[in-house]
Formats: sequence, structure tokens, C-alpha cells
Amino acid sequence: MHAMPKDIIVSVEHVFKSYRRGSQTVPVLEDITLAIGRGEYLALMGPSGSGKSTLLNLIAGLDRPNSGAIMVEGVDITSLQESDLAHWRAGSVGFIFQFYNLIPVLTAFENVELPLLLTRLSKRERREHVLTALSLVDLADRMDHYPRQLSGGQQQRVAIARAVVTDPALLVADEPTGDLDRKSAAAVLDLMDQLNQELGKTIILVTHDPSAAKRARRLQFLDKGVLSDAPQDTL
Ligand SMILES: Nc1ncnc2c1ncn2[C@@H]1O[C@H](COP(=O)(O)OP(=O)(O)OP(=O)(O)O)[C@@H](O)[C@H]1O
Repeated sequence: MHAMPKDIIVSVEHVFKSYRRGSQTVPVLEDITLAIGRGEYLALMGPSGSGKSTLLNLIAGLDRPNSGAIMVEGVDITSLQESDLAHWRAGSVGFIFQFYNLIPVLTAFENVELPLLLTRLSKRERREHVLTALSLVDLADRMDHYPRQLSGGQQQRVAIARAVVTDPALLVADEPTGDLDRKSAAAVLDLMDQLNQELGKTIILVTHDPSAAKRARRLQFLDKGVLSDAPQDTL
């Protein structure tokens, strides 16, 4: 473990990432360095294919860089073994995806409970945590519903409850409003504002939607694998 200033939660240092396509190497991220403060709300924009999801997945420990270091809460996640990384992810990061990724055969309650099955909590404690998370997203009354019985906006709110049920400091959201109508999108963005402002969650939001990016308090722009402060006229 390295010492890091207390207020920096994510530190990306000289990260390079490429993918292999047949015999070719396709560079995706080139020398990315980025520090994110605890409690920050950062939006990441940029053209399709510029590497936004790739960077988000690296920070969340879903993928590994070719070189460079990624420190999250003082842990160099690039040096963790696969099983340690999975364990770290489960307790440290909440994920919000464009298409919710709920399990169709599980109820809202069971979907939100899933991340807790990896913990030592008792059944009763799990139930309390799940109900707290579902109340936060205002869906406690729908806990016995299956995903297909819920609207897209409601499914995304269940996914947000699942993301926060283990109380991670960091939330990563990849196009969380990409599949929603304006009204449901606004409700999801309001909820993310609340998680940031009231619960102090650090949020990294990847989006194409300027009205979503406006909610963040800092904007970074990725183009052809290179990161920069967003130009003034981006939004
Ligand atoms: N697992 C993979 N294997 C090979 N190439 C990949 C893989 N994942 C991403 N890529 C390539 O890396 C590049 C960046 O992809 P990425 O999804 O990070 O971009 P993005 O900025 O999030 O795009 P979008 O806005 O369209 O979601 C693309 O050219 C993509 O084809």
C-alpha cells in the first residue's frame, strides 16, 4: 500500500490500455493520469469508441491496464490477484449499467440482496439493509416484483439500490439514463445527486447526454484515448 492524501479516493497513474484484435494491437487509452477526490461527482464524456467505458471498467476493477497504476482508497488494485480483486470489488464499488443488469428470475428484493450474500451478515441483517436501500430509491412497496413487472426507470432504481446496499464509497455509472425516457432519467439523476450530496458517495458517470453530465461538478473529456479538461462549450 502507498500513502495517499486522504482526500483522493481514485488515482489513475500513467495508465495504458490496448486490446488485441487478431494479430493487431488496438490502443485504447494512452497515458491516462487522473485523480478523483472523495465525494466528487465526475462526468466523463467523449465520442463513441474513445475509451470511456474502458477507463471506467479499469477504475472499477473489472479489467486490467497493460501498464500504470490504479489506486482506489489506498489499494493498488492492479496488483491484486483475481479472487482478491473480486472480493475488493464486491465491497468497494457500486455499479450502475445502462441496461440495469437485474436477474430476471429474482424479485427486486432478491436482486438487491445479491451483493450481501458475499458478506457475513445474517439473514435478518441482510433484510434490514435491503429494505433501507429499497426505501432510499422509493421502491420498498415493490420488493416482491420481478424486473419484468417494473418500468425501465423503476428497474434502474432497483439497480441503484443494489449498487449502494453494501455502502461502497465509490459508484460508477455507465450511461445510466441511456435507455430511459426524460422523466425517468431525471428521477435517476436526482437520486444520484442525493447519493452524492447526502451520502457523500464519489460518483463517476460516463454519458453522452449533456443534461446528465451537467449534474456532475467536474467534467473530463476523452478523445482517442487522451483525457483532458472538457472544453467550455461541451455542454
Ligand atoms: N474487450 C474488448 N476487446 C477488444 N476491443 C475492445 C474491447 N472493449 C472495447 N474495445 C474497443 O476499445 C475502444 C473503446 O471502447 P469503449 O467501450 O471504452 O469506448 P466508449 O468511449 O465507452 O464508447 P461508447 O460511447 O460507444 O460506449 C473501441 O474501439 C472498442 O471497440
